[in-house]
This record gives sequence, C-alpha cells and structure tokens, in this order.
Amino acid sequence: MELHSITLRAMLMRMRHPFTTSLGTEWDKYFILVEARDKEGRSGWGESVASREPYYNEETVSTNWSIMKEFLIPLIWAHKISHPQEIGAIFRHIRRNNMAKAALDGALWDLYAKRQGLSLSRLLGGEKKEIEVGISIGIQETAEKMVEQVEKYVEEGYRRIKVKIQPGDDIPVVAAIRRRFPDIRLMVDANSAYTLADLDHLAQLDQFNLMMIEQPLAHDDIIDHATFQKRVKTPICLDESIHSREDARKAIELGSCKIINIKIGRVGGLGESKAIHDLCQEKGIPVWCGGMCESGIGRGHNVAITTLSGFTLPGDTAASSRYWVQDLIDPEVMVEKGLITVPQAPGIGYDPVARRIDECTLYSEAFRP
Ligand SMILES: O=C(O)CCC(=O)C1=CC=C[C@@H](O)C1C(=O)O
Ligand SMILES: [Mg+2]
Repeated sequence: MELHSITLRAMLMRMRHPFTTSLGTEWDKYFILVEARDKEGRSGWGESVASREPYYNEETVSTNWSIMKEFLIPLIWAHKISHPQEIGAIFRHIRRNNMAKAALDGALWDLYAKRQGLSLSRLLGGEKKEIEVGISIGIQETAEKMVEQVEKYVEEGYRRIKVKIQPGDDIPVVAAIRRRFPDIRLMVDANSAYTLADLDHLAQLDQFNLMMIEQPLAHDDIIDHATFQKRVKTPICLDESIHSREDARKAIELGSCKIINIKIGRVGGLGESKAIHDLCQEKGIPVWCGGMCESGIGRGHNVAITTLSGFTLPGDTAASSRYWVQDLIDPEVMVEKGLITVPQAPGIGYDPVARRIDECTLYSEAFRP
C-alpha cells in the first residue's frame, strides 16, 4: 500500500444529551479523526476514542496527537505495509497508547478494504449481514428518570439495555427498572466504581437476573474480579482491564470474567480485536463490541468487527442519532428493531461527508512520507 499522506484532525461535535458515568459527565465530543490517503486518491478513515481527559484510561486527545506524530506515523513511513494485519507488529515496541494505534490502524484497514473493493466486514472474515445492538444509558438524576429512559429505548427496539451505576445509584435503580420490565435483557456497567469492600452490597445484584455486571472493580485489576466472580452467579464482564489478547488469556485462566467487552480502541486495533475474539471463541467466552460514544467513522468500524461470529451478544453501537444531530457519515448508522444492516460497500461502507467534517474540525495537520 503506497501512501500519499496521513492527516490528523482535532474534532469537536456537540452531543445531543450529556452522558454521565461514574467517571464524570461528557457534554461534547473532542476527538481525533485520521485520514490515510493512497497515491490513487482513495481515503481510509479512523477515529481515536481517547477523550479530552485521562479518566477512562490514561490516553487523551493531546497525548494521542503527539504519539501519532512523533512515533506511530514515522513507523508507518519506515515500513512497507502490504496488509493492515502487519500494523500490530510494527507498533508493538511502542508500549500501550492503544487508542492512538487503533486510530491509525483503523484508517489503514478501511483504506486497504477500499483498495481491494471489499467491505471491511468481509475483509475481517465477518459473516453476519445484520447485527443485533443494545444501548448504554448514563446515570440519571433519579430512578424514575432512568426507568423513563429505559422505556424509550425498549420502545425503539434495542436488544439489550445497559445502565451505568455507581455507589448511591445502583440497587434501587436496577430494582425500579426490573419492576417495570421484568424480562428485558438488562446489564449494568460500573466503570470501576467499587472495591472488594463492596462485595456484599454488589452481590445483591444477583436477584435481578442481569446478563452481566461490567467492570465493577479497579480498571487495572483481574485478581479481585476473580474473587468477586466466585461470589456471584451473574457473569462478570471485563472492559477497562483488557488491553490485549494476553490480558484476556490471563483473565479467562483466572476466572475473572465470563464475558469480554471488546473495544477496538482500548486493545490497539482491529488485528488485536480479532485475536481476542478468536481466543474467546476457542475458550467459550462470549464477546460483544463496546462503544466510546463514537462518531460515524468509529461506529462503522464497530459494525464491521461485530459481524465476526463470536460476537454473540448485542453491543453498544447504537444509532448515529443517539448522540448526534448530524453525524459525519452518509448514510448514518440506523437501527431498526435493534438491528443494523451491515453495509456492503467497500471499506466501512459509510461515506464521510466532507462539509460536515470541515464544520467540526478545530485544527488539522498533514504528514507525508
Ligand atoms: O454508547 C456508547 O458508545 C457506549 C457508551 C459507554 O458505555 C462508554 C463510553 C465511554 C466510556 C465508558 O464510560 C463507556 C463504557 O464503559 O463502556
Ligand atoms: Mg464499560
């Protein structure tokens, strides 16, 4: 693949509604968009899911920008890349910075798929023509407001509901949802808001027949999660703790979880996502695709990876309209009765809209080999 340039854009998109988790509230979306262009003028697109602040993990928009500029983009220029599957190895000696790596990796996979005339889904080996999706609902001021939100998304047809919890906003909220909806597929995500001292309290969640409890304990833990998993019958799902296939292998061996949330950004790209998927499939661990409130570009990548057969649980890739008045892509990601029809056009299959991208660009920088 002979590249002409890589352009980074710092983007700002206003969110329809603020999104609150135990980590804080997001009011708008500040992120990096990557465009990799080949000599024939085709473009591949990727998105970094690092945020303004290092709360979800240690990465931010500014650390991603400098890691890409100083280290990752020069590594791309220094290698002849014939298939994007090679990128993982090219970046390997740069520790972590997975969201920066994944953004460049994603742009190169999209570009490669377009050059081959293949959808990204097919290139990755995905088979599904449609994917089942759920939604992630942020913490609300009251349990009643949470029930209203759940009602809205159940009516829209989402295939499972995930609600954010934190100490003080947990058991009564879940109880209120269950009273109103005894049978929906329901799960909770704590974003590491609890410790081992909360185990008795958290064990009360077992009475609600939840699909899973996502990342209840520390972001860097797999030991205490194993202790907790022994204590509860509800499956534990790891998100923040899993950065690689190796992390997944160790967590599975220890019994730290029964389900894994795969986020392409958190694990450093599509190659590593696929490796975790393959391992989990071999070990009988169901996986699903997490979300980071992505624009349409990141959503497109999420849709493509979800078509792999081991993604047996609905993910967090909701419709574009869940966060955006107007997305960056055409057509937007649409969800009907909880299903997304997988686009068959080359690459991610959703076209970036140049005017919309320009409107949201704060600043940009182009790099040439
Ligand atoms: O709608 C989405 O994209 C999923 C939103 C979501 O749940 C999350 C977004 C960003 C950071 C985290 O709090 C998080 C998650 O933990 O899964
Ligand atoms: Mg999570």
